[in-house]
Amino acid sequence: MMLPLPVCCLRRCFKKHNSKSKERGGRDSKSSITVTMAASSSSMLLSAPSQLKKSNLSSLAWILPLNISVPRHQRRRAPPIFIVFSMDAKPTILVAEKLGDAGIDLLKGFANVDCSYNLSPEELCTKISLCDALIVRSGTKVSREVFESSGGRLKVVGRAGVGIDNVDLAAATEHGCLVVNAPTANTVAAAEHGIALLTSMARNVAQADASMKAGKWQRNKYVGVSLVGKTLAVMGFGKVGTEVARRAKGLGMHIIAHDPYAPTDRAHAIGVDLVSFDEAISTADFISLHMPLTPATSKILNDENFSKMKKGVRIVNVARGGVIDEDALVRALNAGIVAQAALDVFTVEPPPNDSKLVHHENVIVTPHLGASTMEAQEGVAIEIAEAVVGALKGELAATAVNAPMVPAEVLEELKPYVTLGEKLGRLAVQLVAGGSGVKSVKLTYASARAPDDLDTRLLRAMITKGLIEPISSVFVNLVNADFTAKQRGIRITEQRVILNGSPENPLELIQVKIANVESRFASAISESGEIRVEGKVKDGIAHLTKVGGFEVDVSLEGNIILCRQVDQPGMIGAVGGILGAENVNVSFMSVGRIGVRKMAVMAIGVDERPSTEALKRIGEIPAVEEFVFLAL
Ligand SMILES: NC(=O)c1ccc[n+]([C@@H]2O[C@H](COP(=O)([O-])OP(=O)(O)OC[C@H]3O[C@@H](n4cnc5c(N)ncnc54)[C@H](O)[C@@H]3O)[C@@H](O)[C@H]2O)c1
Ligand SMILES: O=C(O)[C@H](O)COP(=O)(O)O
Repeated sequence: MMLPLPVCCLRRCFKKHNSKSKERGGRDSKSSITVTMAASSSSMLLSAPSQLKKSNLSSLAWILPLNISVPRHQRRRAPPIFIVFSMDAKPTILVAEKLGDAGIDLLKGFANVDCSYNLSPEELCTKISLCDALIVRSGTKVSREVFESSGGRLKVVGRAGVGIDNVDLAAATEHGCLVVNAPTANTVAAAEHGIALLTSMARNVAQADASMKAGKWQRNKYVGVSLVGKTLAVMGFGKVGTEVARRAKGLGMHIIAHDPYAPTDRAHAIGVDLVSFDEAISTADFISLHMPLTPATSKILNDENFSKMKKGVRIVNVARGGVIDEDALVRALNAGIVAQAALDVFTVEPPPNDSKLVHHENVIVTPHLGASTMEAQEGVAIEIAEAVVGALKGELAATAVNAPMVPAEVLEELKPYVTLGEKLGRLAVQLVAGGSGVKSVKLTYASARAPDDLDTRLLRAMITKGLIEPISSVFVNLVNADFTAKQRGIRITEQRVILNGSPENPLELIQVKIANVESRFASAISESGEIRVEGKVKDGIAHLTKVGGFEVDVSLEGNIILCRQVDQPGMIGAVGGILGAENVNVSFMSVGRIGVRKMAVMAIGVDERPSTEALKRIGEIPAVEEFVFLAL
């Protein structure tokens, strides 16, 4: 039997659970709630939480919002709604725009998939608090409000396509949300559409078709222009631009390109000259736009630039509507500067019904169809589903837009060093005495490899995560590490030390120094006055190899006790005895000393956290001058 219960009761229950989960240190549960609607009304009632298995309740982490989207026709009906919950630990992925079946199947193998299309911005903001990932195409604005409304749960936004101008990347980064796209699967489709628009514009295919369908036979009216021998300026020589250039060459056109960031040799390899912006637009018979929409490219074709073009130029746009000042284009068309335009994209999509551009007789239009082939959509769906699932599993995404992209083989090699970096950061910051603010951190990477061979962004991000997480409640990941450090006023500088020797390993050692702070373990302060820890990777395991001026060697697993004592017999036994009596397992012990029977630092790896009493007794051993317990 299902007992109806007002939403507020369940809310209370969820709230209670949530606070408990926080007490336990749970910051970010992947738990999810699947909601099945049996009927609906504006006064929603839910099945009694008492009926939910206790074991399942422990996975509840999110409060169900009251304003679940309910179809309008159902809202008007009187009967109360009953919602049946099923709970599991799967993440939830919201697919907000149509995605190919192969992608959906892939997602379903890993997560609960909610395909809800045409959501209003408010509905999206409501739903998002129940989702771990969101997949969109170009039709959904993923605004700052979406990230704010997610309450920190949204971990990945997948853009099933190339352009990410509909995603607020700054907000995503600030919220530690990874944005991935599918940058390759629709390249050919977009290039083919560009060529389709180019050829049909030149031969008036769309206008002639409409005229015939209107019962006319106007052979003289639709005389076109030839493409062979004409100059095509490809603006933006990236993936799509390159493919358009290749195809247009096959049509006998002369291709020039403008792209401030494209390598000249790549252009030369396919017989294309890279030229300046002004040269491109002033010498071209046809201009095809293939750059992203950015502040620098916004309205880049404007009155001033139209006035520099050859009279009778023809323009194709399959990039983004916003790169053209549309009012200026209408003026240029009316003035005869631009003879024709073929547009797949618009500043506002869909454009207003009375758009002068859409209705202009010299303009042909398609409703953002560049990526819309069966093949491209299947490819995009798989590409984005794999990227999103991978990201949810914690893998680094090769198509990350707001985080360092690291090729899989490099990542494999860097993995133990990434762990080393994070642990060193975690250790170093715990050595800082309370009250000293961390402001300046210096990272040193010593390697026998050439500087270009080592991408340190990943290492820096993970060291930053290690530095910040123990001293704050902020969730730090690869995405928001730099942002979070900056926000907290921590200046992180990096330096490379080139070592002689074999470049077989990417790194020999990593050093983390925190300047201008006091330490709760004075021996961690180096000769130059900073807290200093150093580590190496040995047989794939991260090791701490130096603390302050003392050489140690302890694997960075579990927890570590650092003791400074006068070097003398029996110290290992004394400390080991106290820990043994508490059933605390010692994984490693290492003593670094400045000289026989002089000062020594002992590093002890322990699997469990010793009791306060045991730590106190270690501190009371007469030869121990200071000690510190560090949780990794
Ligand atoms: N109509 C569609 O359905 C459709 C389909 C796919 C791609 N696109 C759009 O096409 C564009 C290109 O996609 P892509 O996959 O080739 O991207 P890409 O990143 O491979 O290429 C973009 C190129 O533009 C260049 N660029 C950047 N700023 C520039 C500037 N100021 N002037 C000239 N060039 C500049 C970049 O250096 C890069 O080489 C994007 O805007 C994308 O959103 C549209
Ligand atoms: O940037 C893109 O990938 C294209 O504009 C395709 O957008 P769409 O996925 O909305 O078709």
